[in-house]
Amino acid sequence: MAEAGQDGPVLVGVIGGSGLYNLEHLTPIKEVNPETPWGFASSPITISALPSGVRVAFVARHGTAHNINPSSVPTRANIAALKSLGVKAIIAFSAVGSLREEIRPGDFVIPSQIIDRTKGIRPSSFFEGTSIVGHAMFGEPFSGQLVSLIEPLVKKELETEAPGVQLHTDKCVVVMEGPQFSTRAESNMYRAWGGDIINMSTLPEAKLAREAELSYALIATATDYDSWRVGEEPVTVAEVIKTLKTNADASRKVAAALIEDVSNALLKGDVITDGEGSMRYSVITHESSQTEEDKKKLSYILPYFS
Ligand SMILES: CSC[C@H]1O[C@H](OP(=O)(O)O)[C@H](O)[C@@H]1O
Ligand SMILES: Nc1ncnc2[nH]cnc12
Repeated sequence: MAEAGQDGPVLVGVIGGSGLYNLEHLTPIKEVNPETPWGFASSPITISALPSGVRVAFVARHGTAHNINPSSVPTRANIAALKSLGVKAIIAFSAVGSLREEIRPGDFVIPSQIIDRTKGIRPSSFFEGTSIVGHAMFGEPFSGQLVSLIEPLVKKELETEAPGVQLHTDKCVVVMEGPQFSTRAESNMYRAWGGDIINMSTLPEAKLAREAELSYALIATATDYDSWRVGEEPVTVAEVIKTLKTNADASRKVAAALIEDVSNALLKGDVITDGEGSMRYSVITHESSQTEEDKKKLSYILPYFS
């Protein structure tokens, strides 16, 4: 069995969101920037090592200078590039607005459901623009096995490193089109729909991770109360930035605490398997209608087209 050491595989990918532009406390080994059939990732990917030697791939979703707006993130390239490095599980971080009183700025949230308010605007499928039609299962948008593994680890790390910060689980994230924040009416509507937190970036990321058969979990950090609170000012970037640095510091600690266990679980091969194989029977297009060019493109992320 392979060792997750200096020369071992890089099984875990971390996507950093607003405020989390690097994993600077880990030892950088190299930077890579593969060109995928969907272009280049948001930023070169940094491969870093934990003290044990376990390695992790990191990409800054909005670029390291935060110069890519949420609607223009090259998500297909980010996911494809991570997959090309051998990554099997992605832990994504995101700064979110809270739609619930009990989810306070500074708190961590691991959601289990998504409401899509980005539909039709962002490229959201690897099959888009090809001769091949595929339908991924998305009823459970996050990897249940990965979520079950990380929840107790995140809780423990927060208890020791960030006392007072609460972890909320089994919540619903609303993913909206940006870059403007929501109106008060929209914010209240999302609450009525059952949304607990809101951001601009978990889609199409989670959909594309599923299509690429990668296990995907989101660790969200609340920065504000969005726009629904009566008598309070609606959210602004200044408000978000207030908690961003504290959240990013806590996120780095949490990431470091997870990577080793997730890597080892993936190495064992029987702990996180819900990503793999899920797309095997998802293609409905008759093989004779699939062009060689499109099959080659899709073989970058899925073995069934090789
Ligand atoms: C800077 S506030 C809005 C911005 O922050 C979140 O980014 P990310 O999910 O990458 O942490 C949100 O989704 C918006 O893109
Ligand atoms: N209120 C909010 N709406 C959308 N994305 C966010 N990211 C952080 N706060 C947010």
